[in-house]
Amino acid sequence: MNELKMFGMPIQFCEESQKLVPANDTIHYEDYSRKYSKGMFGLLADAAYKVEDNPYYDFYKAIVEDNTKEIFQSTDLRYDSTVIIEGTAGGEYKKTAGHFHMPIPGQSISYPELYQVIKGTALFVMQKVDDYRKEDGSMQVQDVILTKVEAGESVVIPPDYGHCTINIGAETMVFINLVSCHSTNYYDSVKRHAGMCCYAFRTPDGGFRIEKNPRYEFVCEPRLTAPTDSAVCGLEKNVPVYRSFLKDPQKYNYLNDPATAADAMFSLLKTL
Ligand SMILES: O=P(O)(O)OC[C@H]1O[C@](O)(CO)[C@@H](O)[C@@H]1O
Repeated sequence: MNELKMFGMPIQFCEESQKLVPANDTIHYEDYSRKYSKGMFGLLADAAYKVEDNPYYDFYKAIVEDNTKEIFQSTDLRYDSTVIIEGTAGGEYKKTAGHFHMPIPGQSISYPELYQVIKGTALFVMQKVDDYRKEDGSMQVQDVILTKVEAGESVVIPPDYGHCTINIGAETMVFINLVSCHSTNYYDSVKRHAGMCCYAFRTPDGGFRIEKNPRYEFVCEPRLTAPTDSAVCGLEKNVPVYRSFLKDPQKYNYLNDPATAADAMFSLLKTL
């Protein structure tokens, strides 16, 4: 068992089962599910990939300790974790399905989302398109950001950016997210385009190579950004987001009311 220090609560990772194991019975989650390659058909670069039972990722929804439940309820935020199993399918690194967030009721923008990598190495793909609910024709990519994130580092997905997370390391990767309980996901357009606008393939030396998804129309090139600390967004390298949140829950109000931190969120996304 490996202690996951960045989790912020006593949770271990079991290499054998590839599962999260709470160290005591005060820790609970609302739901658990595992996705296999079959559930990723139609989202992979290799449309001919037919293995159905390659494990992709586990999702643990709304993880709380008994004594933090009320804080989460009073802030309308949720703390989840995703575990992406190491490996590839058709040479493409394993990833989450990818989605956009629906607009906040009464506003024209959607909820942002904060992620922190707990173990391993992730590549976050964030894409802004002309119309993410387009039902015909290609979505036009107006901005696409690729951010490599190591354990202890964090990123914020800004409002209106579709996103997915890719495990580009040689080990199973664990990350957490903090997100508004009111945020709902929209998948249809990503499915219609066979995934997000960029795929990441493993190279012979264990690195990664990006390929643009030809189903999208690009008016920009993918750009790279690096994770950055932010006092406004509550990001501090090697400090568990969970601990920072418990210390000052109000700081994360921007996840429900993004206009209050728009400048800070976008200043994190400076091209390298
Ligand atoms: O719904 P998808 O695209 O499979 O992705 C799952 C991801 O979405 C979240 O559930 C929350 O937005 C993440 O925790 C998780 O990584």
